[in-house]
Formats: sequence, structure tokens, C-alpha cells
Amino acid sequence: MGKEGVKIEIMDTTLRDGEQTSGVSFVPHEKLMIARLLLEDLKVDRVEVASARVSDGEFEAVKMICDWAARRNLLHKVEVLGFVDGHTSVDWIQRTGCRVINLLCKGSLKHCTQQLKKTPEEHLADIISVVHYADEQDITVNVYLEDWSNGIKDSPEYVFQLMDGLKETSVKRFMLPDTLGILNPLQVIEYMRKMKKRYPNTHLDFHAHNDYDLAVSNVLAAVLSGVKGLHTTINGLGERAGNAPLASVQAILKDHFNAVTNIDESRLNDVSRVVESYSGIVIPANKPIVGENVFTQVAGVHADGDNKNNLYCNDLLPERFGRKREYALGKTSGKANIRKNLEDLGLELDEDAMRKVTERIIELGDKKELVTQEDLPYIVSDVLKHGAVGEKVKLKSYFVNLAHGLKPMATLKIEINGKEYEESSGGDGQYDAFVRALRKIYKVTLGRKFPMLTNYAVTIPPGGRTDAFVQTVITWSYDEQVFRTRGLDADQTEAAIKATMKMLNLIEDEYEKSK
Ligand SMILES: CC(=O)SCCNC(=O)CCNC(=O)[C@H](O)C(C)(C)COP(=O)(O)OP(=O)(O)OC[C@H]1O[C@@H](n2cnc3c(N)ncnc32)[C@H](O)[C@@H]1OP(=O)(O)O
Ligand SMILES: CC(C)C(=O)C(=O)O
Repeated sequence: MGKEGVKIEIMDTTLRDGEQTSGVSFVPHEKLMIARLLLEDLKVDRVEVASARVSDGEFEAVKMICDWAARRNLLHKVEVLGFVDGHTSVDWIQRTGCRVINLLCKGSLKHCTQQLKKTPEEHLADIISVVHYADEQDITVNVYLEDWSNGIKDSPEYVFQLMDGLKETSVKRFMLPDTLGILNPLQVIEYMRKMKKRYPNTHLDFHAHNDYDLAVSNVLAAVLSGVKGLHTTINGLGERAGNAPLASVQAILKDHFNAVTNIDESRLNDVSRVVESYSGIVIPANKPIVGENVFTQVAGVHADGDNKNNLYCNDLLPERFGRKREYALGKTSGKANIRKNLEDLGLELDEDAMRKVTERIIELGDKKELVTQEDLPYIVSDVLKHGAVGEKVKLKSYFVNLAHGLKPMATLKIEINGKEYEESSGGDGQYDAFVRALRKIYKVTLGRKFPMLTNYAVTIPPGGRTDAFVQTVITWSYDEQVFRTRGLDADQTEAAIKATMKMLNLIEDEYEKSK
């Protein structure tokens, strides 16, 4: 499909249109850091870093970026949006050290007459005057035809009048925005072809907006129509629903069009994370290329197919983007998912152990849907260490409560060798109340010894998730013996109760031996 090997120029506007995402504001050193990542790591061809006149902070940011870019011989790649305002924007840009203005002109008749309150002739004359002034200052001019998509639909003669009036000037690129994201790919092809036919030797950029979730499709339609320059942002940031995300655009250009860009796609993920953190706009987990989950196989059948000649892989191999394939653990896991995770951890289990671990993961997943790789060593150890312990003591039901200003209470019913016992107690905490109720059954009702708790350790897997599994390891002494049991659950009290039930079964075996 498409044009083989066509060269596409990418202009990234994360720092201008991306900053027009509601709630996003970069401080100068963040702008500098992102500009460096865009130009040096990702190797985008051009960056638009601000609008002129906005604020002192923006002035400082542009100046910092330009000072840095000049030292790296990259200054010609740094651009600032400016207005048709006589000398004001050009002077502002000149003072920052920037050498390129992206001049915001009106691309539809209604914007020209209703917002600027100018006739087309007046607006054209104003633009030409700014272009001449920029020429005098040795500043390169690219022109935006703002609201071009409405303009080419409703007032094409206005668009052509503007283009015709500017084509003999020094304007380097004409940048055609779908300002309100109103076009679909068929319309992009129709209108871009009209533009290409009339201006075959003019460099055209396309600037998409994502209001109908069509930004990426529209960008590709533009390429199909012969456009050589595209505007993108990291993570699709931008006014309203945003712009076309660079990562998706890059992947589709390469895989579907065999197009050539300068982008180093192995850096896309890392740069996305930096922009996520500086912008505060969280990347959805299912966002193509950069979302947390997009390289994770969840279904057991998929993991199995990956072992059989990579049957469930497409061209979007995670390694291309500096990422790794992962296999989710949960109720939809099969042995293949679990084996892949164990391999990663350097663990190997025999068939029987695999079966037990699989059953356990499915059981846990049924309760909580997702089990992480970090949870796996605990699960393996839990299943293998105590898998053989009998079930002479069973917890039939229990209730523990926690109420502000009241002592925690526990009521439980257990079965010991087929007989049921019920007891209640208060305690210093929920688990303390639970153990006190148990102790009453053993010591008072049965007249037996109850083990002494000597240590209680809680571990959560790394990652800092509040919904992670909790591992509780409890050490008990009983008849001069030490027992160490562990419980695993999303809830800390439940994990401790599980560890306790294992201990009661262990001492039951000892008790029977001693009879
Ligand atoms: C589609 C886009 O993304 S366009 C994004 C352009 N960038 C920005 O808007 C950057 C953020 N904007 C700002 O900081 C401010 O709006 C400024 C500094 C540009 C102007 O601020 P103010 O002088 O307070 O004007 P305000 O924002 O109220 O209105 C915009 C003015 O610019 C005029 N204007 C709109 N487009 C243009 C243009 N292309 N060239 C010149 N003037 C323009 C409007 O007609 C209006 O003028 P008016 O006040 O005489 O009616
Ligand atoms: C700056 C302008 C041209 C823009 O971002 C748009 O129209 O979408």
C-alpha cells in the first residue's frame, strides 16, 4: 500500500499545541528537557516550542532551548508560532534567538472576517508585510492556514487567494490544519489532492486534531495524498482531544507505508514517560505503542501460541520501542503464561508443581483479576511449602470488625477433626482478636496448648501498589518446636489468618503424633 520509501518530515508540537492540553503547563527547564529528547533522542526534524507573546516564562523557555540548540547546531529546527501583528511577534522571536516563525494566518474566510474583522485583501497585505519584515531579520517563515479544513470546504476561493498571494514570497512551508478535527480520511484525500494539484511544488504540512478519534487516520490519508510533512505530539497531547500521537504515526508510516522518517523509535517509550510525568496527563494503559498493557498477552491461548512460532505476534514487536513482551497472570492464565513468567525469574517447576501453581493463580485471579510477576515467587513458595499439609483444621466462617473508637472484635467457627467450635473475642487489632478467639477454643474448650506467636513479618511485593498481594510470615513456638507459616492475600488480615490456619494444621499433626 502507498508510496514506497517516501520521505516524511515530522514536526513535533508537544511544546506548543501539546501545552494547549487543558491543565498542562511546562516550566522552562521541562521544555528544554523535552526539546532535547525530541531533537537528540527521537530525532524529529523540527520542534515547535511555544507561541510568541504568551509570557515571560515562555520567553525564557524559548531562549534556553535556542541557546542549547545553537550550541548543537540544531537552531534551524526550533520554531515558534507567531501572529500577524506587525513587528511584535517577529521581534519577540528574534529576541529569544529563534530563527523560524510559524505564522498563524487565517485559513477560512469566516476566521478572517469574523475574528480579525479584516477583508481577505487586508489580511493578505498584513501577512506579506510580516513576511517581509521576517525576511529582513533573516527569520524563516512557515505559514499556518488556521481553520483550513473549514476554509477548503466552505470558502476554497479564499484559500486559493491566500495561497496564490503568498506563493511568490519567501514562505517555506504551508501548514494546513484541521483545526477543529472535523475531517474524515476521505475528505482529507479529496481536499489535499485539490491542494496538491493546484500547488504541486509547494511543501505542505498536515496538522490533525483528534476530535473524532481520526487524527492518525487523517494523517495517513494526508500522506496518501502526497503530503510530505506531518505534525505530531507525544502521547497525542494537544488542544481539546489532542493531536496525532507521534508513536502511532511513526509505527503506521513504517509498517503500512514503508515510509522513511528520521525517528528513532526505540526511544519513543522513554520519551512518552517523561512527557507523561512533566505534563501530568496519564497515558491510558491501552494506548498503542506506549500504553502499559499493549505488549502484555493475557489469554493462556495467546501465550501458548507465542511458544509455537510466535503465532500471536504482529509487526509491532515491543523491542522495537524499547519495551518487552509480558504475560499476565490471573484467571485467564494457562501453564504457558506461568512458564514464561517463571523463565523470566529463572525458576523451573516440575509438572505437578506447575499444576498446583496454575490452580492457585487461577483461584487468586478469580478474586482479584490480576496477579503480577512480582507476586509469583511468593505464590510458588506458598504452594510448594505447605501444599502437602492436611486439612484437619478448617476455618468454616469468621467475622472481624474495625470501628473507630471501639475495640476490634472477632467471631469464628472452626472444625477440628470433624467437630465444629465457635468463639468470639475482642483484641488490640483484628488479627489479635481472631487469635484470642482461637486460643479460647484450644485452651478453654479443648484444654489444649496453643502455640506462642514469636514473630510476625509482612512483606509486599516491590512496585508500591496498594492492591498488591500481602505476604505474612508468622513464626510460632510449640512444644519447643518452631513453625514458620506464610499466608498470601490482597488483604493483610486474611493473609495472617491463612498463615495461622496452616500453623494449626501443622500442630495438629504434631498433636496426633504425641498422643
Ligand atoms: C488553533 C490554535 O491552536 S491557535 C493557538 C495560538 N496560540 C495562542 O493562542 C497562545 C496563547 N494565547 C495567548 O497567550 C493570548 O491569547 C495572546 C497573547 C496570543 C493574545 O492575548 P490578548 O491580547 O489578551 O488577546 P485575546 O487572547 O483576548 O484575543 C486574541 C486576539 O488575537 C487576535 N488574533 C487571532 N488570531 C490572530 C492572528 N492569527 N494574528 C493576529 N491576531 C490574531 C484576535 O482577533 C484577538 O484580537 P482582539 O483582541 O483585537 O479582538
Ligand atoms: C496553531 C494552529 C494552526 C493550530 O494548532 C490548529 O489550527 O490546529
